[in-house]
Amino acid sequence: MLLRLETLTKRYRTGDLALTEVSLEIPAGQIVGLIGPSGAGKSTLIRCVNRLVEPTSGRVFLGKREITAMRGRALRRARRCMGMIFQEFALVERLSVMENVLTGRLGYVPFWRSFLRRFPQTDIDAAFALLDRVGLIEHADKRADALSGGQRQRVGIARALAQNPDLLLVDEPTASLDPKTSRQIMRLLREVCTERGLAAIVNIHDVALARQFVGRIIGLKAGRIVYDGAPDGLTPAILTRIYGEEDWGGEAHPSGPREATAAALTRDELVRAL
Ligand SMILES: Nc1ncnc2c1ncn2[C@@H]1O[C@H](COP(=O)(O)OP(=O)(O)OP(=O)(O)O)[C@@H](O)[C@H]1O
Repeated sequence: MLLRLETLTKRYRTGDLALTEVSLEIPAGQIVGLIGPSGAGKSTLIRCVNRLVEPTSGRVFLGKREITAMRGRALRRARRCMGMIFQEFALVERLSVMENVLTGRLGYVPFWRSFLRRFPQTDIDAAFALLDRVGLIEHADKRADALSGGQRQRVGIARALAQNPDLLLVDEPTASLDPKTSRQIMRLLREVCTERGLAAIVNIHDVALARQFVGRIIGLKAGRIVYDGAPDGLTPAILTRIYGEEDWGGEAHPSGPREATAAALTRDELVRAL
């Protein structure tokens, strides 16, 4: 098993219980879509895996290594094996596309080299190959802020792959993209995972998109897993269990900005869209 979560619980200092005893296993090469209403705990779960968020209790294993038992250098080394891709791309705007991809290698190069941004030739060659793979080779020297949203997300994907990860942690990769670009990005993610045998957890608001591109769906509600199975098993009854009868904004963020994409659809509209 590539990734194993054992009774993972997260309570924030504010008292919010974001995850309650979540256990799951993901084999190498599997792409999992994580769905659920706003505040269900999707981002928290993804961030507990690489300990950007510190779990309150429970354990995380990557292969045989226990991530939750690591500190310092061992943790940094383990994090290299987990590439993150973010909703807002999180690129360094003033750097070139190529330099952004190379930042994926920072966990590997000595500090002085990263400070001077001097990377080994093998890293540079690999970064060119990745830019070619994601269709951006002719944009290598452009500044990141000169690209479109879809192109920026491709840089985000290339950067994560530059780490040579075993697992991708993907947080709402298409939240700020139009439907066609969203499909292209999901297709690219699926292709690169297949080519490299990578597993991925993709936190995704758009259930129809998830069904189209992932092999397994985990539904979270109020910090607990309420569905884990094939996309085809997401019946209207199960969607109601995940999202509730009301519109699927959820009570957790009554007016939070993050629910904008989700709250626009009611459950009935969602069921019709599938
Ligand atoms: N840094 C934090 N401090 C305190 N509470 C937090 C923090 N981050 C998240 N929470 C709370 O934890 C719960 C789960 O939030 P999380 O962001 O993981 O959900 P989500 O499913 O990713 O939601 P969304 O789809 O809106 O991003 C919510 O009640 C949220 O308010």
